[in-house]
Amino acid sequence: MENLTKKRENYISWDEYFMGIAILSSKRSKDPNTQVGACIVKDNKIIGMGYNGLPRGCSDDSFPWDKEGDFLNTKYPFIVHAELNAILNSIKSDLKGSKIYVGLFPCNECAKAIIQSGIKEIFYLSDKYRDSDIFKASKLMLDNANVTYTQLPPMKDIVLQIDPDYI
Ligand SMILES: O=c1[nH]c(=O)n([C@H]2C[C@H](O)[C@@H](COP(=O)(O)O)O2)cc1CO
Ligand SMILES: [Zn+2]
Repeated sequence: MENLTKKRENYISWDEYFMGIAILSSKRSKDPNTQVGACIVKDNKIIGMGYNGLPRGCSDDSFPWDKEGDFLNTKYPFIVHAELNAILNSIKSDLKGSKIYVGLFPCNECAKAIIQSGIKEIFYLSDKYRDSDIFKASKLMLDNANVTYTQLPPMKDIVLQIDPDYI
């Protein structure tokens, strides 16, 4: 029988909590190939969230989602990356000393925005584009600017499922 007199022990860690929220945010993304979410945290409080998508007011149905073809016929010139959205949407203007949780290692443009906004720690899950020069440039800048980056384990057992008894 369940012991209701003692503290629960199988609660999720802060890292799992914030990364879980980043991944939940990524579920809003319309990108058919890669969905990225980001969550900015200061003093264990969430101060910004974002996912990869078109700029506000640009219709998800009017722009291309293709990966290949003429540049203007692909998604790449149009998408705002999750990290930049989280920075731009943050509720505090001062992000100095904060952390960012993000599903995918930040690209060079996001690394610039992270550094300039004062974020000091990055936690990420996937580094699937590590061999590309964009990510090598990103790491060069982050290392120089003393922004740390740490890969978190995949958190395979966290499933969002609402127990029918809960309602
Ligand atoms: O740092 C990032 N943050 C971010 O939100 N993205 C987004 C842009 C695209 O919508 C998608 C990458 O698409 P793809 O893997 O098909 O190239 O992820 C991509 C990166 C890394 O390039
Ligand atoms: Zn980026």
